[in-house]
Formats: sequence, C-alpha cells, structure tokens
Amino acid sequence: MTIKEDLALPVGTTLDRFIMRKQEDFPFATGELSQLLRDIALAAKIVNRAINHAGLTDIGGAYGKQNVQGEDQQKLDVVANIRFIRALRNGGEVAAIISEEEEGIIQTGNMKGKYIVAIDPLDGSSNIDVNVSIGTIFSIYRRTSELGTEGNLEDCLQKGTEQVAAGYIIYGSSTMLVYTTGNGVNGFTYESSLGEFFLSHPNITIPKKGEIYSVNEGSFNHFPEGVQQYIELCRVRNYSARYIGSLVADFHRNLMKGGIYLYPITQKSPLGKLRLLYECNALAFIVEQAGGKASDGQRRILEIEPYELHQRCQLYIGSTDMVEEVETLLVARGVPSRHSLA
Ligand SMILES: O=P(O)(O)OC[C@H]1O[C@](O)(COP(=O)(O)O)[C@@H](O)[C@@H]1O
Ligand SMILES: [Mg+2]
Ligand SMILES: [Mg+2]
Repeated sequence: MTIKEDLALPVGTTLDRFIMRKQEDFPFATGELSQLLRDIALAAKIVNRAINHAGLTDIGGAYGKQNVQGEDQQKLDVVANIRFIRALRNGGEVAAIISEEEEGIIQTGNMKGKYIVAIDPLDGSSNIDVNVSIGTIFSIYRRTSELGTEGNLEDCLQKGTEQVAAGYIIYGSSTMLVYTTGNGVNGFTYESSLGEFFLSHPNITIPKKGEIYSVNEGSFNHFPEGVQQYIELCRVRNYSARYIGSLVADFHRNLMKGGIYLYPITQKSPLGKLRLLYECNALAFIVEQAGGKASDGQRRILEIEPYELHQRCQLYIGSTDMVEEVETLLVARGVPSRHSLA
C-alpha cells in the first residue's frame, strides 16, 4: 500500500470521540456516564479476545457449577462476569451491580459511584463452544440512594423507564457495540488491529414491519394459543423463520432488517425464560429508541415494576406492527396465566 493509499483510508469516529461529542449535548454532564461507557467498552475488548481464543486455550467448555438460575455455567460465563465486574469496580462510577451469574447485589465499594449496572455478561451460553454469535447485555441506572452508602435493593429494582443508558455487545462475524442514552441508537464496530470501536451504524432504526420471526418452535405445543396462531400466520405468509438461540444475535438481526423475537411462557418456563433486569429492559429501551416495540404480551416491558433481581418475563420484541399483532392475538385468545399452562 502506498503512503497516498494509506492516508486515503478514512479513520472513522471512535467510540470515545462519539461519547465526548454526545456529552457536549448535555451542558450539566459531568463525564461519569461517559467514563462508565468507556469502562464497559474496555471490558468488551478483553472478553472479545477471550472468546476469539477460547478454542486455543482451556477457557472453552463447562465450568462445573450452576448459577442462581440453576443453569450450568460455562467457563466463559464466569470469565466475562469477572471481567465486567472488575472493569466497573476499577472505573469507580458504579456503586452496585446485578449480574445473571451472581445471586445477590454485587457491591463495588465505590460509595461515591452514581450508577447501578445490570448485566448479562454472556448471552447465548448454549452457543459458546460452537462458534455461533453470542453477546453481552447491559442496563445503566442512576442510583436513588444517597452517595457515600452502598447500593441497595431499591437502587436495583427500578423500572426500565428509569434507565439512563443501555446496550449490548455482539461477538459475531464482527464485534459490535450498540447502545442508547435515550437519544437514538448507534452501533460501533470493533477494529481489533487498532483496538478501537468505530461508528459504523449511526442512528439505527428498525422497520415498522418485517418478514422474519425468531422463536424456538421446538416449544410450539406449549405456547399460548395466541402465539401459536401468530406463528401459523407467519408460516402462511411465508415469512422467514430465523432462530440463533442467542437473544442478542436474534435481536440484532431483526433490529437491522425488521422482524420479531418471541419468548413466550411455556410449561418449562411458566413465567417466561428471559430476565427483566439484564436482558429485557435493555433491549426494550434500544428497540423503542429505534422506533420498535417491546412487551410481555400485555404490558410495555419498560413499565413492568421489578420485584426481584432475577425475575423473568415473556418477551415479544421488534417491529411495531408485528409486536402489536401478537398482542392483539394474545388478548383475543385470552393471555394465559401460568396456572392455565399447568
Ligand atoms: O434454548 P432456548 O430455550 O431457545 O433459549 C434461548 C434463549 O436463552 C438465552 O440463551 C438466555 O440467555 P443466557 O444465555 O444469557 O442465559 C438467550 O440468549 C436465548 O435467546
Ligand atoms: Mg442472556
Ligand atoms: Mg448469560
């Protein structure tokens, strides 16, 4: 490559620069949230490296313990959990963390930290060792308790409407970080040779309607009638069935192309499988900022009042017209409660 060719190569907007620019939009911003987003990006780079090398090192495979959900932890679940907690603790902006991999509230010791983070360190655990896209999901809240104290349960059980930022990282054919602070959704692609995230997908919006549906059809017989009816409609309309089994990856595809992801209640998961605080709220904030919709079949996900750290809920998320159609069918068929599935 000649010097001229090299110098002609565009250098995009780095995540850092973008965060700084966005901070200027908020005259009273003090930089803590910006720093927190950088801390998350740093941990994402480290976890990305661990994932890429998993096949060459011994951090692939099962860890041999179960998490609070009763799921077998993968070694990478544990590695990602430690890496994000460490980065958030060292960054100093976060008072307390809720993680899928830990039962209780994780105190960071940063008493002056203004923020609370809820995180799914590795999403799509069933796809870890088979080279299929996986992710990380995070929600950020301002604490409600006094500075100088530890984060408490009230800080952690805030409705999704109270999020100040949310995002995910997808470790796929490329590694991307997608986030919102309530002013639109932007995506950044990781350039590992430079160790930087660059703005690659500014102002992401989701089509109002799509032709992709993402659901684990293996549980079809156990789905509520309204969902069964919706899936039959998708088949009749010849929509594309696409299900990776990693929420982040299925969500990301549908965000880009239009579509709907459904995780209803089933016999196996009578309250739904996905977790409100560190899976559903973050993606609901993003999809709404991109012009889409997220509900549990009846309620707006962001309006659901949390009552416990690892509570589960149903999730219907994606293009507005598609989510509304499922809601209509569910209501028409009488949204079943967990008892009617017994
Ligand atoms: O195997 P199922 O029942 O279809 O569930 C798959 C769903 O469960 C999840 O793996 C749950 O997330 P974790 O991997 O973080 O536990 C989602 O990513 C995915 O969409
Ligand atoms: Mg998950
Ligand atoms: Mg997980």
